[in-house]
Amino acid sequence: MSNPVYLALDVPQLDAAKALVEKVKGHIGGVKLGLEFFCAHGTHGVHEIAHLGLPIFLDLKLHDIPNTVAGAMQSLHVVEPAIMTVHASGGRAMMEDAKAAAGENTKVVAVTMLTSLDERDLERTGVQGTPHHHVMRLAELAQDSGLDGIVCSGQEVKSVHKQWKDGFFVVPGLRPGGKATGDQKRVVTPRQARDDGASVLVIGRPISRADDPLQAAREIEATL
Ligand SMILES: O=c1ccn([C@@H]2O[C@H](COP(=O)(O)O)[C@@H](O)[C@H]2O)c(=O)[nH]1
Repeated sequence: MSNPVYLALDVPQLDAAKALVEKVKGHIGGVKLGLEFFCAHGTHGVHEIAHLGLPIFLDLKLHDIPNTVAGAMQSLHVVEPAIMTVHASGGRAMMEDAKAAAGENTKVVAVTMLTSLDERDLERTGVQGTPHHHVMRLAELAQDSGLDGIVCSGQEVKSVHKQWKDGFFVVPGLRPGGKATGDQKRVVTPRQARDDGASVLVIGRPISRADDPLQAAREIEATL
C-alpha cells in the first residue's frame, strides 16, 4: 500500500518549501499545497514542487458561484493536480460543475466542516446539530453531486466510510499522540484515521515545524 501521508506545505518561502520536501520525500506519499503557498507562488510554485516527483494535492477550497468555480478548475488544468478541493456548502450545482470542469485525472473532494471548528462554532454560524450530523449531510450531498469524496475530520471518517463505500476520504486535523493541537479542534491520531477509512492523511505542522522534520515523518510512518 502506498504511503497515505500528504505533507501540508504551509511554508511561505519557495526554497524552504522545496528543501523540506526533499528532506522528507522518502517518508510521505504526496504534497498538499494550500492558500498560503498558492497566494505566494501561484501555478509557477506548484510546478516547482511537482518537479520533485510526488503527487500534488491543490487545496484551494473553492467556494463561489458554479460558473466561477468551473472556470477556476479549468484554469488549473495546467498544473494537473491529483486532488483538488471545493466547499460542499457551495451547493450541488457548484460541485457538479466543478467536477465536470476538472481534469480527468484529478479527484475533486468537498470540504464538509473544517477541522478547526467544533459544535459551538457550528451553532454560531446558524447550523443546528452535531458536527457528525452536519458532516454526514454534506457527505451525502457531495456524493449525489458526483464528487470523488470529501474532507472531514478523523472523528467522522468511520461513519462516512460506512455510508459511502467507494468514497475517497481526506482527513486533516491529525496529531500524533501528545503533539500540540494548535488551532485544530476535531483531532485524532494518523493511525486512528487510517484505521477508520481515511484515504489520505494530511499532516502539516507536526512535520514542518518539528525540530527534526525527517525524524518526525519517519516516526509517523512507523505508526501506520
Ligand atoms: O478541515 C480542514 C481542511 C483543510 N485543512 C488543511 O490541512 C492542513 C493541516 O495542517 P496542520 O499543520 O497539520 O494542522 C492545513 O494546510 C489546513 O489548511 C485542515 O486543517 N482542516
